[in-house]
Amino acid sequence: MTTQELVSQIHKKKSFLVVGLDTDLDKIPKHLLKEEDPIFEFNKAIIDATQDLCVGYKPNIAFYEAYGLEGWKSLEKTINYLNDNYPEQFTIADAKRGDIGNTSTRYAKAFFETLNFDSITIAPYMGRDSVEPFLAFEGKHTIVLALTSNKGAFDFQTQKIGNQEVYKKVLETSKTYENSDRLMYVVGATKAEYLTDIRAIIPESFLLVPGVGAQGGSLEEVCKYGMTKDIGLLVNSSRGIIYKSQEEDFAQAAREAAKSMQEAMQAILQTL
Ligand SMILES: O=C(O)c1cc(=O)[nH]c(=O)n1[C@@H]1O[C@H](COP(=O)(O)O)[C@@H](O)[C@H]1O
Repeated sequence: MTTQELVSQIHKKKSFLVVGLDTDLDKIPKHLLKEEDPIFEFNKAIIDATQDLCVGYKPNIAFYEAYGLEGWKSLEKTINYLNDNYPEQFTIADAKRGDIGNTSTRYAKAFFETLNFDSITIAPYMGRDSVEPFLAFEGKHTIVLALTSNKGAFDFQTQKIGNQEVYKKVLETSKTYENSDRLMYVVGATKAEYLTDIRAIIPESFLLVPGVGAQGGSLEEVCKYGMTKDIGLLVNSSRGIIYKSQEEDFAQAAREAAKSMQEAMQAILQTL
């Protein structure tokens, strides 16, 4: 999917919501556990109930890997279901990969070709030759961790190399990578006060912003400091949407949670 197609979807749906599919067998409704593939059945119901309110889905790969081969099958069925039924959805493999060049190329092949995701999250710690193999894939997007939502972000990301913080160095250096127009960045909603500085370095790039809802980040703050003329934001919520109910009405409850986020986004978009 091109960035322009993503921007069109945002305007059409009046939403820049991404629903996180962090699907955990201990948290999904008990009645689904008797299904042959409870994870897929849960995801399918959540997707069908929310797809008109969001522009993307982000399965976090850990939640699938945790169940071994069965989990990978559920992941594959989920991405195929999205691509077959809702091809306008922007799909994010939240895998946080990155390795020496030839290994990164295999990760890229796994998520961009074999599973056919539109994008993947990447840890930039290993530098240029670990990120550029992902950027070589035309029509795909590589989402680099810049300033994450967790407390540990202060261990390294906000520390200085010389007189520049590491997260700023990541933003500036990655702009020099080949095919850097295929980059997006992760900035946690809990770090909204850093967005002005971030936008000074990357004025146009799309940001994936997790951390609203369960982690306490504010949608309004993120939009105030992070929005661009093409919106430039994908705001993710996982637990705050998918686990609103553990009963038979779980999909409807997820829809209501997604609807209230979409309405808040629509209200913000109307003020532009
Ligand atoms: O890359 C991510 O998506 C990510 C980066 C970050 O800084 N913080 C963060 O929470 N995430 C992911 O975003 C999701 C947040 O989930 P909730 O807190 O349940 O909305 C999880 O899948 C996290 O792994």
